[in-house]
Amino acid sequence: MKHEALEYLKTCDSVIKTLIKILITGLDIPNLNDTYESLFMGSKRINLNYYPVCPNPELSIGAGGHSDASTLTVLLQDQIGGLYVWKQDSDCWIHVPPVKGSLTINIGDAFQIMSNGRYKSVEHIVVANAHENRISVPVFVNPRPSDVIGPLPEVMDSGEKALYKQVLYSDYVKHFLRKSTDGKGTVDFAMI
Ligand SMILES: O=C(O)CCC(=O)C(=O)O
Ligand SMILES: [Fe+2]
Repeated sequence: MKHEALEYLKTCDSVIKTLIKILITGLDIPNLNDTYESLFMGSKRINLNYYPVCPNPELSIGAGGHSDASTLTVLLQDQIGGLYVWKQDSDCWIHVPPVKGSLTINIGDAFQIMSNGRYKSVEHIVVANAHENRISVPVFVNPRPSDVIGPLPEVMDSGEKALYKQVLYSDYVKHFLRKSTDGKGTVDFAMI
């Protein structure tokens, strides 16, 4: 299993790099140099989530409302479904239907902070299923624990006001793990 997980992580790398390259062009960063490659994707974690069948899903939560602490999350889900994302402008949860052969990409808190809020991490929940077990495999793409993250200089060049301060990523994660089912409140930790 360890071998498969590591192989999968390796396979994800080119997808992750392509996504980050595209996303940073929206931040006026023309290319992904080594420093930024390390900052955006210097560490990765793979989780194997198992949600057992639950006879009364309305009485339980698969995963409480949260955003991810990552820059990006690359999520592989099976065919069961149950992941919902919060759509801010219409104030409702939207189901992310499993599509065979596809990956779901979530923006995480670190990207929100580094982009000074231009990209927003997405709040999501997982609802248990009454009939079937569910499996999902997220890959969390993160800065390194020793990285200091904050709004990037290229973003601030436009003269906008910094919404977030510089924080040590490991401090952010520590705070995040203490409060991670608190909806999207975790990102406030880095707010000015
Ligand atoms: O199981 C899912 O679809 C999402 C899992 C998740 O949000 C997480 O592990 O952070
Ligand atoms: Fe998540």
